[in-house]
Amino acid sequence: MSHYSHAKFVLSAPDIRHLGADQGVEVAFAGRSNAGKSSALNRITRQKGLARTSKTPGRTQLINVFELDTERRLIDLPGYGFAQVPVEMKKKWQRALGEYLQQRKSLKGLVVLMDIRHPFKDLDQELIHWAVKSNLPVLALLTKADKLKSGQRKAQLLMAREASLAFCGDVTVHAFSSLTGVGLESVEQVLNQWFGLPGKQAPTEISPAS
Ligand SMILES: Nc1nc2c(ncn2[C@@H]2O[C@H](COP(=O)(O)OP(=O)(O)OP(=O)(O)O)[C@@H](O)[C@H]2O)c(=O)[nH]1
Ligand SMILES: [Mg+2]
Repeated sequence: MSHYSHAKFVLSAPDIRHLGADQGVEVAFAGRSNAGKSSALNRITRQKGLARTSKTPGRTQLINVFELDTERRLIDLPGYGFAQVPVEMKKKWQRALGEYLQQRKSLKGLVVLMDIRHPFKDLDQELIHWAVKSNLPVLALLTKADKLKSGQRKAQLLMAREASLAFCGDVTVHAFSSLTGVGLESVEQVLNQWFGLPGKQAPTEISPAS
């Protein structure tokens, strides 16, 4: 049974002043527009319509809060780096995003989602550098892994893991597909650790007879 399948939508906030109390543990999903943040949340929670997804970049314009229980929340953040959005709107989102990331005390882990075909773009790197500086663990999730053949996927993953060393921080890299579920178990293991939830039970060892 997954810890995440009971997630419930709580609220959408234009900025941190409209979020609930800053207590418990939050894990936020960040990344460029269209990287697959909302799709990943839906896959992890096994709820197809929980977070709204779209072919049009810039779908998620608010901070969306999903609750696992009273002490644990998943956060779907607005995407960054979408050129076609009017400047004023872009500024508003970036401000909301920056404030959330810098001021939210309950934020205990950051999932940075990047298309596996072009990971670690400038804004992704900036975000990860900032997280490392703030001692926030990062899960770099290479999304849409189903778009690559197995060989290419492994090569991209290796390349990204190598690149992640440059951040000199707690940065874990996994490949993921919302479509096929590739990487889901690895993501859950990281989330369980951040949320302080029990992981998969290790098989019971039978002690040798003495
Ligand atoms: N093939 C494939 N397509 C995906 C995957 N994940 C997301 N997509 C598609 O990518 C597009 C964007 O997905 P979203 O989940 O809405 O992306 P987002 O990062 O939440 O985007 P914003 O809210 O605009 O920031 C949609 O058309 C999804 O169907 C995946 O794992 N595989
Ligand atoms: Mg979204």
